[in-house]
Parts: sequence; C-alpha cells; structure tokens
Amino acid sequence: MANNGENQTTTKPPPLPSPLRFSKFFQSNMRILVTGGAGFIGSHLVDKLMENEKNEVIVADNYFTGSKDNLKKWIGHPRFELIRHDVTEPLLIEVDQIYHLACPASPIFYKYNPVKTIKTNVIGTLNMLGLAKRVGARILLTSTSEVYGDPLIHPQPETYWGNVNPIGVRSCYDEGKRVAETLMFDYHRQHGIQIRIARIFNTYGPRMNIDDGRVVSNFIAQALRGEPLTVQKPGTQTRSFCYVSDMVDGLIRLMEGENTGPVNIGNPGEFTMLELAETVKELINPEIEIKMVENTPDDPRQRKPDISKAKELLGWEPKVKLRDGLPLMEEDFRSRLGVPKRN
Ligand SMILES: NC(=O)c1ccc[n+]([C@@H]2O[C@H](COP(=O)([O-])OP(=O)(O)OC[C@H]3O[C@@H](n4cnc5c(N)ncnc54)[C@H](O)[C@@H]3O)[C@@H](O)[C@H]2O)c1
Ligand SMILES: O=C(O)[C@H]1O[C@H](OP(=O)(O)OP(=O)(O)OC[C@H]2O[C@@H](n3ccc(=O)[nH]c3=O)[C@H](O)[C@@H]2O)[C@H](O)[C@@H](O)[C@@H]1O
Repeated sequence: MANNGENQTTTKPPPLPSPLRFSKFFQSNMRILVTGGAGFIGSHLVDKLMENEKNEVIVADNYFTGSKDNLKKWIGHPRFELIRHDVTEPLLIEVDQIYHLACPASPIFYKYNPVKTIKTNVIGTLNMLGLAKRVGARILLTSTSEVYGDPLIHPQPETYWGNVNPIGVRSCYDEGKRVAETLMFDYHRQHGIQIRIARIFNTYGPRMNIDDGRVVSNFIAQALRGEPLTVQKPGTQTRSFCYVSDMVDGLIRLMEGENTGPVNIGNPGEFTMLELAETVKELINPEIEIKMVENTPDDPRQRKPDISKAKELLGWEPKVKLRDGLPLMEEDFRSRLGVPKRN
C-alpha cells in the first residue's frame, strides 16, 4: 500500500512561534507571506486574503513572470507590503503563514532557464522551509499535477506516484516540484514544521500573461487577434481546467484545515485540446481557423484530477464551469488588448 504522506505523524513538536509573539507590541493580525504573489494565481490569492481585515499580506516576488500591475490596487495599503526578492536567496522576516507559489508555471517560461527553475524549486523551497522553521510558520507549497508526469492511471489520485521523465526538457519543473514536495515532508518529519501541499491542475482566468504560452491564454489571445488557434498535435491530449477563484478558495481551505496533503485541487471536467479550441471559437470568434501545429517533447497525453480527497477533507469542489469562466477571461483580455466586444 503506497504511503502517501497523510498518516506520517511527526515525532517532534513544532518550533515555538517567533518571540515577537510575546512582546508587548504583539499584534493579533495574521502575517501572511505569499511568494510569487505578483503572478497570476498569487495576485488573486492576495486579493482574497486582503479582504480579511485581520490579515497582513507580504508579497515576495522577483517579477520574472509576475508584475506589480497585478497588485496595483494594494500598493500603499497599510496591511500590504511588496518586496522584490528572489526566493533562491534567504529571506529573514517574521510571519505566521507562508503560501509558497514562486516558480514560473508556463512551460515556455520554465524551460527558458531550466537551471534557474530547478534552483527556484529546490533552493527556493529550502529557504522558505528554513524561514518557516525559524519563525514557526505554517507553509503551503503549490505543487502541480505535473508530478504525475504522463500518467498511466486516469484520473489521477494523490496515491499515484507518477510517470515522470527525469532527464527531459520538462524535468526542471516536474522533478523540481517532486523534490520540493520531498523537502516539505522531510522538514515536517524532522523539524515538526506544519506543512500543506496542493497539487494544482491547469488553472485559468483573468491576469494570465497574454503571451504566456499556456493553452487557454493562447487560444483567447489568438481568437481576439483574429489569428488561427494553434492546436498542438495530436489535439486529442486532454486537460482539466479550473477557474482561478475556485483555485484560491481551495488553497485557503487547505491552509486553514488540518490535513498536510498532498491534495489535488483542480476541476475534473476533462477536454481535448481540439474541444477547447472549438469552444473558444464558438464563444469568442466563430470565423477563426483552427490550425494543427507541432507539439513539444513529453507533453502529457491525459490529465484529470481525482478530487475525492479535496471534497472529503476540505469540503471543496469547483463551482465555475469552463463555459462560464472563459467569457470572464475574454473580458479581461479584451480590455488589455484593446479589442472591443462585437455587437
Ligand atoms: N497556473 C497553473 O495552471 C498551475 C498549475 C500547477 C501548479 N501551479 C503552480 O502555482 C504557482 C503559481 O503559478 P501561476 O500560474 O500563478 O504562475 P506565474 O508565472 O503567473 O506566477 C509565478 C510567480 O512567481 C514569481 N517567481 C518566479 N521565480 C521566482 C523566484 N525565483 N523568486 C521569486 N519569485 C519568483 C514570478 O515572477 C511570478 O510572479 C507556481 O508555483 C506553479 O508551479 C500553477
Ligand atoms: O496544471 C499543471 O499541473 C501544469 O499544467 C500546465 O502545463 P501544461 O498542461 O502543459 O499547459 P499548457 O502549456 O497550457 O498546455 C496544455 C495543452 O495544450 C496544448 N497547447 C498549448 C498551447 C497551444 O497554443 N496549443 C496547444 O494545443 C499543449 O500541447 C498541451 O497538450 C502549466 O503550465 C504548469 O505550470 C502546471 O504545473
């Protein structure tokens, strides 16, 4: 029987919280660090966390794929701080929770400088675990469905150990995240750190980079620019797309709950890339052409989360269907590309 982490209780007590907790200037606010908070999912997470007046949010980001623009409504807010920081360097601050998202997510960006991607996943996660250990913070890692590689089991439950190429062009990301998960559990067992691991499946929504290279952003930008939708061959490969507000809700529930994870967070609705292209065409621009193009190596052929664990342990399941989420993203892309809605 695969031991998947959930019954691995720690023998060591967690470290004491920062001594500042006992100082006379003690503030009861929850201090939350979001690494990668200037990115797509991170900035939506920050919006949600900032809604709670008891939260102070600190974002650390090196702006590789993120942007200050995504956080502009919070810059200058007394409960918000933005730090230009690369997580491959240590960070010495006092916080109660860490959402560790920093890592390029789109394949074109994570393959751009693969050695840096590995450093971000391994050294970056070590640094954030070191911070969690020093101050007694709870830490959540945004891992990925890519830890299942090109899966041989469908849909993928958390107990599946995956089918991953260790020497391929995607390995800097998927093996990097696998090591990051290992580090999380080793810090948990060895040092008593409170950990949470989310395995995120393809997420989409407003604020994705327009030329991000991921399939939903590509298709919407192409449809709005009047360019052919580039379906990578064979087009029968599948993905399951989760709207970003559902994702943020799942991440917060995981952080606040009692279970370490790993927990799959994603929308089980499964589509082939040809079906996705047809849907974008129908909803956004029926005149657009669909063009088959060459694929990249090691592209997973099928992907769909088994979310039984998220349902049972977090009481979570996604609410936004693809057909309802795409128009919300279209609106954001129209305003950023300056393409008005047709009558
Ligand atoms: N969006 C998805 O479909 C998806 C799926 C699975 C997992 N994830 C994970 O979720 C997290 C966020 O993904 P996203 O889609 O928002 O991506 P994103 O690229 O929009 O955001 C990543 C953020 O991390 C920052 N960053 C990258 N390297 C850094 C470093 N060394 N130091 C500091 N900051 C750094 C970037 O500048 C950016 O702001 C990532 O960890 C990703 O692996 C995302
Ligand atoms: O969800 C996940 O776990 C992972 O999924 C994605 O990786 P991937 O699924 O390969 O994402 P895309 O680049 O959006 O590709 C999805 C599919 O669309 C296809 N595609 C992509 C782009 C395009 O223009 N056309 C097209 O058909 C690709 O071949 C692939 O089969 C994310 O980019 C990773 O960050 C994330 O960790």
